[in-house]
Amino acid sequence: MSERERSTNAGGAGLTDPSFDVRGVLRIKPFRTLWIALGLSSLGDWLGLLALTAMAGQLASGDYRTENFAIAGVLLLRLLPAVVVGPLGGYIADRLDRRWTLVVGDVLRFLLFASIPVVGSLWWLYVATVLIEAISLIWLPAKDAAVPNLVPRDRLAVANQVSMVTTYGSALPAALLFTLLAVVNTSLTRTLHLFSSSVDLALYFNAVTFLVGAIVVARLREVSGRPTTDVAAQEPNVLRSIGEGWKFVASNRLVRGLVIGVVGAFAAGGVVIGLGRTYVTDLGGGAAGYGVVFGALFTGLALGMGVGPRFLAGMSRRRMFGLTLTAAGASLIAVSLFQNLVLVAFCTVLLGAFAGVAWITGYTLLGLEVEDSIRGRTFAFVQSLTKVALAAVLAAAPAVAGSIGAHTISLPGRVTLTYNGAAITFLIAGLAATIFGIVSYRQMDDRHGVSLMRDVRGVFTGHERGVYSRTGLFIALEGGEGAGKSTQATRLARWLEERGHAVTVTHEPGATAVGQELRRILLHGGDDHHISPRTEALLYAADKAEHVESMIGPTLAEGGIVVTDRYVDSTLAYQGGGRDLRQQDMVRLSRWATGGLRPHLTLLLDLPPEVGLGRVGAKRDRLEREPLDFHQRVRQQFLDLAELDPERYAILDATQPVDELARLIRERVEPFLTELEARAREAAEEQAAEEQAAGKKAAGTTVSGTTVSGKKAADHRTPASGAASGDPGEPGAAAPSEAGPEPDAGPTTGRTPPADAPDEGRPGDGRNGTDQDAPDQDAPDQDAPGQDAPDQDGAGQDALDHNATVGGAGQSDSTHHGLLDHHRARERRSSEEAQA
Ligand SMILES: Nc1ncnc2c1ncn2[C@@H]1O[C@H](COP(=O)(O)OP(=O)(O)OP(=O)(O)O)[C@@H](O)[C@H]1O
Ligand SMILES: Cc1cn([C@H]2C[C@H](O)[C@@H](COP(=O)(O)O)O2)c(=O)[nH]c1=O
Repeated sequence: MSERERSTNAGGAGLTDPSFDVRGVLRIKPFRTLWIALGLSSLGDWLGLLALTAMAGQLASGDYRTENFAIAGVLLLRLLPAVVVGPLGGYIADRLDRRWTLVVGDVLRFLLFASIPVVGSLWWLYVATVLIEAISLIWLPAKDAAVPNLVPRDRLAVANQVSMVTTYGSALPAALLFTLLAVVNTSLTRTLHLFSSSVDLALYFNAVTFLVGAIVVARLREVSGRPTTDVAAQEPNVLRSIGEGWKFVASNRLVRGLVIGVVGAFAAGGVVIGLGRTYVTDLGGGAAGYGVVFGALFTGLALGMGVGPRFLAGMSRRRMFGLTLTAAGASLIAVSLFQNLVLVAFCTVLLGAFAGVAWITGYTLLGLEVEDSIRGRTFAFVQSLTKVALAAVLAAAPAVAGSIGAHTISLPGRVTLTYNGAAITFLIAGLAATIFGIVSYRQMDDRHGVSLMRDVRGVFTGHERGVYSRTGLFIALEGGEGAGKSTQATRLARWLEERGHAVTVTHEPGATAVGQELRRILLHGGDDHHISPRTEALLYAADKAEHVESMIGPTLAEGGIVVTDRYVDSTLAYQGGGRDLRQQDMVRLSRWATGGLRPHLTLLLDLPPEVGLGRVGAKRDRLEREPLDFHQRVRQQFLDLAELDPERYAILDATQPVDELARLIRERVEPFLTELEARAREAAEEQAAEEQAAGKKAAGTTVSGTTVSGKKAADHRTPASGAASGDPGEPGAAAPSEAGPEPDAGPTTGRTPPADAPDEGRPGDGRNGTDQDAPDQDAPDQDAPGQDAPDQDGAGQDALDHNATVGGAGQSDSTHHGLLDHHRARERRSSEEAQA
């Protein structure tokens, strides 16, 4: 990929950061479907609120006071079930099939809404309101808990943003729709005498939105199934299960911090809603002033939810939550102190923005860090607690403000300050939210010893946001010496190939011809061969530039998967951390060299350097010969990078056995494949539809078999043959048969390496008993006995040669470097190392 292409892509459609890619997340079909259902349900909720309050007023049809009580009754009854059904809702959501929970929930809400105008009495309206709310309390946690299973981790934040914007953003269309339906309702009543109340039509329409939602979700097979761990089986009764959920919240520092924070934020928000009108009136603002402050709050919320996480990217999510919450509290204090409407409006925007970021961040953290089996309960717990907090504050705030009354304080110099109850209540709420924020921050901080100022400075001085390929999948393995990167790269690639994906396994430095020269200079120049730290950094950068330009970029552009053993983070850790060159310079240098291209997922194999160096053995290259504290700094730097960005990193304990590590890696990669395969499937479907429309026979469109024609794969950037088969989960959907017969190849694909063999990493280095002349003979792994499968392919070098000619189904030889090249590059690199 040329520099020009890359920059075009970065600014256009080619490269993007998945964390902020709204279109990208909506391209994930299951999420899109769930999002449509959520949109319908949210629209219905707002419309229902407007219609039910209006209808309650009409049905009460007494004096002004009775009507107001009837309306207040609806609002109260909407909050009430949260107290009782909230925890139960989570329990149910965690035990039942999520798809059917959502479908049945929507159908019941359809029936209940439709029944309200039919029955036409206030008591039934109340009963139905409670039932509808109770169902929503099961529906919402089931939906929230399903989302993390539908999108990869790095897209969860943006998925939550989209969901939140839809939930709250549907209020305006609902209000407009309500007005429109009321007008139509009136005219139909006049002409056809169809309805008995002016909101009947709105209620029927609302009912239909739920029915349509049910139909949409019914087709969503991907949310089917219960949570992954069968905790339910071990929980004999409801109360115990709810207790377990609460115990989890209480015992887990992160969730405890989150719950404290979210409840604090809602309580503070409740004060603003409950007393906003009084406060603005006290400032002489009147209705228009109230409108401005109300608008300011929602503008801030939208800004915070929309652009906040992007602006603060690069900061630890856990820190971000506590920090923004504290800032929201401080903004509320400012609102209470500035007795000026313009300043109040400005601080309210800030308040909304910080609260918006905190809300999105908290939700994303819950999705990322709470185990699937109790996620529903945790969401339900948080949701009901926030509702209870909101209800309590809405009820208490006016009473507190009223009991405080107005106060005038005389200050020296004949200055007097007049404070009324609303302002003082705001001040108390602001202080409480600030304290909640600080407590949350302390509970959740995951970067002990790293100053907060350093992180905040990083936000303003520009951190590496990076660009991400929209096609293909880019995975990097990082870690210190001997962590097992080569071993796991090979393992991972074999598994990916078995799933029918075209995989390029590569490494840094030395994957290209130029890179090999650089590798020799960098690592095998001899002891008298001094290289200054800056020169070293530049040489590694040159290797990266060549690697991205000639190998990684083109492979991703073709929709392939790249697995690299080391990438930019190695520069940040070795040259930035180990050599102590300025980290920012290393970031800039690497960004320049790679055009900012970042891996979708980085797997950090973490282990104490002494263990890793022990694995490497006595024959060490120039960097391996560095003292232990150098390697310790490298390790710390890797960990710092990973902790800053938990969605895009997996930190894995590399002291675990090879098999276990490989399993954990597969687990982390799996969601990315789901997305990749869904994209491939859509492309294949589109292609098939186009061909059908053109009246052609779908030649080469294999939908039942294993291939997508090369052209198709290139046109649509479909990564894999098997992926196009319509069944992404089908193991080994690719190619063995397409690739031709495979003598002795065993059950896996033609490109499967002879064995995953950790020693493949350094054939010829003389390490681990590996012989340069016999790269495929797997010496048993001394460090991890029994972990290396014997050469199942049984073909040794033959198998490699065979692989070379087989190629992959649906892949072009020119772009598929594959495991073979990885082996060969390793061999070349080792023989050069041996010569050096
Ligand atoms: N999980 C493991 N447990 C024990 N030994 C392992 C494990 N993984 C790999 N090894 C062994 O450690 C040595 C180094 O493995 P490998 O080459 O995969 O690491 P690496 O991270 O690529 O190393 P380097 O950074 O030096 O390139 C090999 O001898 C391999 O057999
Ligand atoms: C990419 C990259 C690598 N290094 C260092 C890290 C290792 O010591 C060697 C590579 O050796 P390996 O056996 O292939 O792992 O190079 C670095 O310092 N900076 C980098 O950017």
